[in-house]
Amino acid sequence: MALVLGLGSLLNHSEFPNTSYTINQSSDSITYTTSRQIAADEELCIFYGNNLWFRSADSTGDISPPHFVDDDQWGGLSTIDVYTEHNHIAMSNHNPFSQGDPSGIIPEETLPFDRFKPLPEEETLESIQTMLVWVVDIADPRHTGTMLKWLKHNKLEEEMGHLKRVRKQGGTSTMLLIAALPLGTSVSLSSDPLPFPQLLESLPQDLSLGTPYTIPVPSSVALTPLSHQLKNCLWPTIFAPKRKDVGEEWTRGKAAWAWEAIHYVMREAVKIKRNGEVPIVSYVPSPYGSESNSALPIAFASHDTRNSANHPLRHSIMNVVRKIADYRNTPLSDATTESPSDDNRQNGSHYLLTSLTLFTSHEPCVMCSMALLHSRVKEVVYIRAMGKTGGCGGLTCLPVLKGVNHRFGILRWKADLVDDEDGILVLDDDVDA
Ligand SMILES: C[S@@+](CC[C@H](N)C(=O)[O-])C[C@H]1O[C@@H](n2cnc3c(N)ncnc32)[C@H](O)[C@@H]1O
Repeated sequence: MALVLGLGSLLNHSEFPNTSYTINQSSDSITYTTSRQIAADEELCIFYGNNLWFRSADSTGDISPPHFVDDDQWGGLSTIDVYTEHNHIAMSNHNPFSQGDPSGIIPEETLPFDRFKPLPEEETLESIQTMLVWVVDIADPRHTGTMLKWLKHNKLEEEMGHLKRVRKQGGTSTMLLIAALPLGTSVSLSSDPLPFPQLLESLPQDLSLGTPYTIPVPSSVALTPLSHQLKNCLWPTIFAPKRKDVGEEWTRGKAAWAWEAIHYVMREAVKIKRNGEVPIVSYVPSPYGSESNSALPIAFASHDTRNSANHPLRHSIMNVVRKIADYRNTPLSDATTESPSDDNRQNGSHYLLTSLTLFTSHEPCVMCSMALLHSRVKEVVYIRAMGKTGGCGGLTCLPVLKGVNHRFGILRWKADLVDDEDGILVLDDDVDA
């Protein structure tokens, strides 16, 4: 740890700092630079970070304040205890979804958002998921019926319903028998040979069948014509295109939760615009309806700080992902600080937003959309589209690009459901959110 002495130690913290700093390792010095015009008598403030050990005088009422240790004998230099209290934004009266049965499913057309529909997955041969199965060649096609009876007798005929039972190729019929590995298990070339299933010892002897062998076959139905064609190269697969517009069903309760989240984002945007920031806000609450909230016990919000931090990459999404990672990274006690078994901290997975919904005022830019892909976020709900800079359908759509290894839902809040008469969220076209 380095402690700044001299004048540097006088700089207080602010959520909206007017001074940034850079550390120069070679000269062991810190350079402070004001990031805007400073009025006479105005106090210079820097941003200390997200894990404060005191209650900040200019706090914007963050909904996830850390828990403060009263007296730790370290003069305020202790680590911060993880705050586990649940936080909820109070439900407001005019929330149109707050009345009625919270578990009722909302019809697609009355949802408060439009879904951006990404292409179905699995459009390349490499992205097709496979499973290993036992098959057997049937030399004489007239024996196929007998083999089907054998399957039925062994109660196997209903397994692997996404595949055709028999493949005819170059005069040979091959029959699918039984899965060779539990679903989701992958085999590598170095794996030991698979044990021959006992059941296959009882195959009819008099049909001059070949010896059963294993092959990889698609592990799910084909959703698109292209994927059908590709999957059929491995094994004849059932074609079952998903109905268009199919997305996760939303309940009234979840819509009410999202409505509050969006309006929280709106209110924060108003506040930070007043403070001279670009009014872009992102907010990640605990997942709706989850009892344990183990994915995220409390809510986090951040705003854009490119002006105050004088740093072009301090976008609200980068800030909120970082805030969540910092929170999870806060050691619970000295014992965990050095625990080598804390794999998450070691491998840096604290930034993961798996199963979480991110609400944001503006369509995320390409950089932030990529960060969200990395973070494995479940879905993103935004208010204003950014046609020229957005990475979720505006300029491009990162989650549908070929080769990306995660998809997330993209939901655009309906414009008539947010009150932005003052144009708080209006940004220049070329601003990247
Ligand atoms: C490096 S010192 C800053 C100078 C200090 N205020 C002084 O007068 O010596 C850090 C301490 O200042 C206080 N502090 C800094 N920023 C603050 C803020 N925004 N709100 C309340 N206290 C703050 C906290 O007590 C913190 O431990």
